[in-house]
Amino acid sequence: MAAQIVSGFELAKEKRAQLAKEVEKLKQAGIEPTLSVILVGDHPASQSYVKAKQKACEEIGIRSILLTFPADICESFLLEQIARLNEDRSVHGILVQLPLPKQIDELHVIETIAPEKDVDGFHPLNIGRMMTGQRTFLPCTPYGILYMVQSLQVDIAGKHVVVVGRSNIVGKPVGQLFLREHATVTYCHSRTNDLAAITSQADILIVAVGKPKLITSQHVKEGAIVIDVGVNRLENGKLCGDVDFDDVKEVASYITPVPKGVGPMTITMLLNNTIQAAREQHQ
Ligand SMILES: NC(=O)C1=CN([C@@H]2O[C@H](COP(=O)(O)OP(=O)(O)OC[C@H]3O[C@@H](n4cnc5c(N)ncnc54)[C@H](OP(=O)(O)O)[C@@H]3O)[C@@H](O)[C@H]2O)C=CC1
Ligand SMILES: Nc1nc(=O)c2c([nH]1)NC[C@@H]1CN(c3ccc(C(=O)N[C@@H](CCC(=O)O)C(=O)O)cc3)C=[N+]21
Repeated sequence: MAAQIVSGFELAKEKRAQLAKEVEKLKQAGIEPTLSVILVGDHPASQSYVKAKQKACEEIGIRSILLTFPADICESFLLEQIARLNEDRSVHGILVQLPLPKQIDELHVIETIAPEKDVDGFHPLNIGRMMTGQRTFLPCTPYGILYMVQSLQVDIAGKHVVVVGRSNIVGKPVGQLFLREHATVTYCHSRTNDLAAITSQADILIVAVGKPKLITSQHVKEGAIVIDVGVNRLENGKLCGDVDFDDVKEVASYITPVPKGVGPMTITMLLNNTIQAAREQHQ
């Protein structure tokens, strides 16, 4: 039986309708949730992600402010801009689009964002809070993935979750989020020996690598849930995930598509976190 397709696009639409109501309530209380996005350089993919984020904000009534800087700015200039936004009481969320040009240390930048405005959930304090189960901003992509899996009404506790990829923005935190939900978590990465032997043990397989069609039916257990985080632009201009969709859909029980899978949920959770930030800053 072919897998059911989990539409991040549809789930995102439902969740955003609910978030729009929350924005309305905040506005009635005199609070206009505001996100400030910083884009350094003119990388086309980053520009298009930032545009998508701004459009999503607009659609549900969040104010978004875009600050763009040339690729050759120095780190101290960027840190000053962030410090200014930290002080600005009309700004609730700050997002610095990654990756940054090589003269700028990403960790310095992330550590400069006030933790209460860190709607990406990348600040080490917020990561620590996530790992110790405290209230915080959950990183948007991992949070979106958890939301998608929870929408399937499956019991995560005790399931074997295999994460392929260990980046700070997706792989590492998504494993931690599923651990919090009592899954048994295994991480794989570029040094993993015999990837297929491990991924084929997964009840829930999460792939965040950035290599088109890395995962085939050979890597997947019959009936597994497969979450494809990869967004790869092919030479023909089409987007493609890290999972060979047509092949894997024949063995999986559920599978997320690319596009319209994890991507729209990432943006939705950014909206969610910005509203949370606005609410908490006015408590
Ligand atoms: N849909 C969404 O919302 C988002 C999508 N993305 C997409 O997800 C993908 C991953 O992004 P990101 O985590 O930032 O990427 P990174 O490049 O930071 O990390 C990639 C990870 O994959 C591992 N890896 C590389 N090659 C292999 C291999 N052959 N087998 C197993 N593991 C391998 C690397 O291992 P090692 O650590 O050993 O180098 C690394 O941990 C990209 O396509 C990106 O565009 C990213 C963010 C959000
Ligand atoms: N500080 C920071 N925060 C991020 O959250 C962040 C980042 N930097 N840097 C880059 C990655 C990537 N990322 C995506 C978000 C949405 C889609 C998305 O919506 N994709 C659409 C397709 C978009 C298209 O057509 O290009 C989809 O999958 O349907 C993809 C990727 C967030 N990231």
